[in-house]
Amino acid sequence: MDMNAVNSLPFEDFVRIFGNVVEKCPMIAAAVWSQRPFASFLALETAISDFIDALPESGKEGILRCHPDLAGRDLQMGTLTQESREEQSRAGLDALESAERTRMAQLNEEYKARFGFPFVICARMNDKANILRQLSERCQSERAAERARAVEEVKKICHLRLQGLVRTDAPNKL
Ligand SMILES: NC(=O)N[C@H]1NC(=O)NC1=O
Repeated sequence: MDMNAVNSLPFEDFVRIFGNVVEKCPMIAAAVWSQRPFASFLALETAISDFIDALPESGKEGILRCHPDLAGRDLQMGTLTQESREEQSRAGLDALESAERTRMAQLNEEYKARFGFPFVICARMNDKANILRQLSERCQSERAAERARAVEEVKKICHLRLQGLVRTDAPNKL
């Protein structure tokens, strides 16, 4: 769909289509809908990004907590969102060796115990070795810096999900 089509979407359709560009946070799509018409793909992405940035730290942590663990229970149980399933499998997280799975689970728990929110990284921009390395490194971060880092990863995930939904090449009639 191009930006003209995006800008013509009624509220319900907009939230249905864009409700998971930030994992399990349809309220963000609901909030930015009123800012239509968006002049460009970038304007839509910026509206979402600005909304996230304006949240109090507790709201940002809430967004992080909506993310499933990487290679975690939801992947094993088949209860991931479609977007997350595709991202995790593209990074090879659905085909971990048993030792890798154990290590990932241990580090995910260590990270959550330290920060109180799950480790978030844009899986499509990383492979499993890179993800494990960064998970291990980021377990040592300081809390505020880590929260900011994780929110940047949410925005990368959002960017790629938006690109999957909206054509970025077509001019728009605004
Ligand atoms: N925990 C976490 O990073 N989850 C996510 N990352 C990603 O690329 N898709 C997700 O669901």
